[in-house]
Amino acid sequence: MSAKRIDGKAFAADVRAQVATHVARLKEESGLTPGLAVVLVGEDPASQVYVKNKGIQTREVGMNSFEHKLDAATSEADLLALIARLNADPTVHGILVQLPLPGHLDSDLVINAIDPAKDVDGFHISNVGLLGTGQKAMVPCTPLGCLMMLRDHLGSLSGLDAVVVGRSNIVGKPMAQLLLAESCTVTIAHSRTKNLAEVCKRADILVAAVGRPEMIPGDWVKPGATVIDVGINRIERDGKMKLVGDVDFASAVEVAGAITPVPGGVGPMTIACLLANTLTACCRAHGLAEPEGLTA
Ligand SMILES: Nc1nc2c(c(=O)[nH]1)N[C@@H](CN(C=O)c1ccc(C(=O)N[C@@H](CCC(=O)O)C(=O)O)cc1)CN2
Repeated sequence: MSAKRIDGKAFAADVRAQVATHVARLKEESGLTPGLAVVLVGEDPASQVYVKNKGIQTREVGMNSFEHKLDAATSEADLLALIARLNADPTVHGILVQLPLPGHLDSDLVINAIDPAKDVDGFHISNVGLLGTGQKAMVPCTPLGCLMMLRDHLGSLSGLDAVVVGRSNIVGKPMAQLLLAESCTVTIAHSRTKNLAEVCKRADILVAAVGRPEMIPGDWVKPGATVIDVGINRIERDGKMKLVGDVDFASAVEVAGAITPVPGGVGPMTIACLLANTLTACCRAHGLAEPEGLTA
């Protein structure tokens, strides 16, 4: 039987609607408007689209959007000076530096210059440590979106076998931490894992975040498993550009119990969770109760 498609577009719209409701209440009850600053360095076409969409969606939920578009040749000192200004600005509750940065800039240095309380990407080393030790952290947006979809589909994740294919700091590692915190038995696999097919096949939850187009075929999927495909790969097929995931959807959909498509699965949740994190950061900054259901 064909798997249930987990509709990330609809799920993300619901998360944004919840955020908008909380923002309206914050304004009315506390006179506060959450503010998100997004910094883009250079002209990477995909990043330009993501940043534009972040601005649009931020305004749509009633938050303030501050966009900083810097020349590709911007020096590290100038970028760090901008981050210092945003850190000190009380109207800015969330700061995000769009990745990837141009090669002359040290991403780790730049990210670690952001005030951890405003690090709505959850990439700052303090947030990484807090998440890893089970403390209150800002959680990276894409893994948070995956977790929300998994909880919605499965209810409790406790005791399930989860395999995360991919070990990036942005998705693979934080995803594994979140699944561990849900009491899953977690394996982090990657392109060099021996017997990768066998490892994947024992997963009740299979998260693919390896960045290789359609690398995981249906016969690596356990029947009935929940498959979360984080891959966003542009490939040429039949003379046309096409977006595909890390999972071969056509074969996996026949085996899995539920699966996220690409596009329209995990991707839209990334920006929705960014808005949720900005709201959370604003509430924390003002000692207010955090929005329920929008955090890890
Ligand atoms: N500072 C950050 N940089 C980057 C992040 C991030 O979380 N923080 N993630 C990605 C890019 N990204 C957001 O920034 C992002 C990627 C994909 C989508 C999305 O909605 N994808 C759609 C397809 C869109 C398309 O056609 O290209 C989908 O999967 O359905 C949103 C945001 C790297 N950089």
